Amino acid sequence: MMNREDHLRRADWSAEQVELPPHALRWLRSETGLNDVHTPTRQVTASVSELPEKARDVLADIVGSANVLTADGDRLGRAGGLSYLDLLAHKGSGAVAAPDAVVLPADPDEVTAVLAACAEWGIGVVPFGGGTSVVGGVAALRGDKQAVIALDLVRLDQLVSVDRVSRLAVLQAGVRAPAAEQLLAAHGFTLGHMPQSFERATIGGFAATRSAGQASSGYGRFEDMVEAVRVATPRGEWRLGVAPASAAGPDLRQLVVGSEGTLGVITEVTVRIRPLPTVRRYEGFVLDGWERGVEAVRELAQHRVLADVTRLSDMDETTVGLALTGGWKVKALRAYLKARGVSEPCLLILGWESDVQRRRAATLNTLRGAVRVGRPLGEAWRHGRFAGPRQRDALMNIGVCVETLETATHWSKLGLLRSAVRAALTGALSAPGRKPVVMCHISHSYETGASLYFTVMVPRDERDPVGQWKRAKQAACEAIEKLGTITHHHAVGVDHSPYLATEIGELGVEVLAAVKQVLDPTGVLNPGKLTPR
Ligand SMILES: Cc1cc2nc3c(=O)[nH]c(=O)nc-3n(C[C@H](O)[C@H](O)[C@H](O)COP(=O)(O)OP(=O)(O)OC[C@H]3O[C@@H](n4cnc5c(N)ncnc54)[C@H](O)[C@@H]3O)c2cc1C
Repeated sequence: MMNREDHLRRADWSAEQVELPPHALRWLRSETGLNDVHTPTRQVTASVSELPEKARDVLADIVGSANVLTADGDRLGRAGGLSYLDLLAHKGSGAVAAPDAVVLPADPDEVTAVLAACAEWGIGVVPFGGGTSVVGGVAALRGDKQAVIALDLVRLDQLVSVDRVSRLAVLQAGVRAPAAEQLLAAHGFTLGHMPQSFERATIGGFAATRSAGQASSGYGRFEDMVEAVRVATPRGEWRLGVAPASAAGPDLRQLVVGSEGTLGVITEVTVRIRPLPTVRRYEGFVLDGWERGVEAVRELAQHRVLADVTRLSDMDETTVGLALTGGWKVKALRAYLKARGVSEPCLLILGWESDVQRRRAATLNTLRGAVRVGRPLGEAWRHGRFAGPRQRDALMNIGVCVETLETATHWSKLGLLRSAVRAALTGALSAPGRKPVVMCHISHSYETGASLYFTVMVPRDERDPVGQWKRAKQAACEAIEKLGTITHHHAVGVDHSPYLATEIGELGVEVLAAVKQVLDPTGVLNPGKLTPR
């Protein structure tokens, strides 16, 4: 479990240092050309706070002076998110933009009052949940404002109410996912939202970014869990959502969900909750080749028998996973798969959390061509499912450029999209002595298509670590732009904003700008995010 101090970690995910086992290091060296060069870390400093003294006093009157922080450590602790480039910047490579102050409101009314004050003073406001954005969503950009504050919602940490009959719970925006699960478990419920950022991300952040958890096939994406929202805007409070379904015009809740702090600050979310699972079952299967794997998952999706967790790794991701695990069990598994005639193993993890017996039978009746490799693999995945960010810390510490990106498209274009992104990333990152490893998996499937999630590892270019990843990311975005969505769940932030107009059209960008003009007429909310202007 992460603690309060971890909330401020910006150069890594966790204080807990994980080291790669020797066999994993050997594998990385031989496959990628990694040698023992490390990017030196240097002390990062915050620029001088530009928050006018009088504005500081006004904010202190609202939240109390102890809750307006201007010390360098507090500001650096909310300077940007947790993408590879953010982590690099906090290690000393790249620029860190710190907010001019951190403001910690205690409740929704204080949030509304802070926004009104910031609108009056022309001060930018970056809503800050867990700060796990990987797309620049919490970058402290000033835009045309003289100063910008990080509005950290950490004190909005209450479970407000539970309606057992309707299976609804009202959670404040700053509740972190593990706390939400604990609070709900005390009432016998779960939210079931388990993104890989689970340990640090918040309810408000999930809603603001249309997050997708690893069990999205069973519990839905976060927007499917949102029944109602309470939103603070510079124009006052806005509440949306009075019934499970409504024909009262377009669903304005969905305008707020995914608005990334540009239209208002979500202070409370009424979420749909489910009974806590009493039985869980996770299992591993192997398909021979990516195309067969995709076909199998598509059939599960179209027959509506997906497991709650349905995650298909391509051969590269499967190979890397086995290589990094090592040991005799992996050797035995490889031998077993060879004996079963599998030449291109693609690991499929299936996990059921409700009505397990019946639903598992339905899934397995439809699953074709899969070799069963047992519960230990499935359970190992479940127990290690939040380990990724710690492994990223370990990899970065030994000089690896390691980052992820994601997209989604229709089944008929999925193969093309995967090939295009792989080619773009491989082309941009290959260099003498540096061979990239590009892995991919499907973890969110729908009747009409699926998401693709890419992980890249390559020895860091010590002379230009920032440019190395920026060029690769741009190449991948350009490949994606023609074939799928620019983001399936990481959101737009700053990084994807140049590609938004291609996806929603110039008219779509204008619609968003018009809505913003109504809700945030002075443009103080999250400057520079979501829309390209
Ligand atoms: C290692 C790692 C793994 C990840 N895995 C996943 C994953 O599996 N699935 C997934 O969906 N995402 C994932 N992400 C991305 C990220 O965790 C999500 O975007 C998450 O929803 C952000 O929540 P947060 O509380 O950290 O929000 P923040 O990072 O604090 O904010 C994200 C955006 O929402 C805005 N915002 C935050 N709170 C509010 C609020 N109350 N009201 C209005 N706006 C607000 C911010 O201004 C910002 O634009 C991952 C990130 C990391 C670093």
